Amino acid sequence: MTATTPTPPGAPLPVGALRAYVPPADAVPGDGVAGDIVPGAQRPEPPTRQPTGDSVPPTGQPAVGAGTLEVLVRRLDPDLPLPAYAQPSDAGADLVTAQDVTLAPGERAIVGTGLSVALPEGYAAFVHPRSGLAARHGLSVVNAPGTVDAGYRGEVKVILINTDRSEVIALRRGDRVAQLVVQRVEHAVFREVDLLPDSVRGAGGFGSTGGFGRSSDGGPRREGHGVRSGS
Ligand SMILES: O=c1ccn([C@H]2C[C@H](O)[C@@H](COP(=O)(O)OP(=O)(O)OP(=O)(O)O)O2)c(=O)[nH]1
Repeated sequence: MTATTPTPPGAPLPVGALRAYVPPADAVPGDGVAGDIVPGAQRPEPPTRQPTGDSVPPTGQPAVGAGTLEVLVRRLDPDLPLPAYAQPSDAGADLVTAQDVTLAPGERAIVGTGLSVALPEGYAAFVHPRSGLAARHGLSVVNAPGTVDAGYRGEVKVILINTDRSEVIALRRGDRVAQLVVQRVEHAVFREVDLLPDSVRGAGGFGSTGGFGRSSDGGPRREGHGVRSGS
């Protein structure tokens, strides 16, 4: 499925093969792609806020010398960009909303991205929130991360939510609203057994190693053996 031998740029490559990326000599970082939220662009009157501050436009280029994975993409909307990496070593490629959407506090909406993809078998793509929009505006992804299966051929969609308690978020078609992380995934074969092997953690979880803050002796504050479940 994967090739480790570098393939020259432009040469045919089987789906799923890895290729070392070599940028063109005249590549200019930040050459501008639709979907940037332009600082200083006209904003709606408060309390409606339009996300701003995305000063680095995506270059769409992977890291120099890193192995890259070819993923087939169809643009369902020719005016919207392909997923693009804002920085060469980013894990997530930005996705834009295909439509204007206004989210009241607490409201959610499914937006299209104008893209469908064919991931190689053995891979999945995960729709993650963008931290800047989350921190500044409370914009998140309800099912973060959303899972795009290798066999899915429909439009990649993002289930957005405005977690802010008072501000409306107004997004415009082409705004970068989420990021897509493509990862190799294992397909498990679930084998039933009567006993599982021992481990240090055992059944401890849900806070068993402590919560936030420090105890009076400077160590992690312990809050008992995890969160109560059920009765
Ligand atoms: O954020 C997301 C999550 C999912 N999908 C698409 C791709 C994925 O392959 C398909 C199904 O997603 P999932 O398996 O999470 O949905 P489900 O609720 O389990 O539905 P299904 O019964 O169709 O599997 O929907 C997206 O476009 N964006």
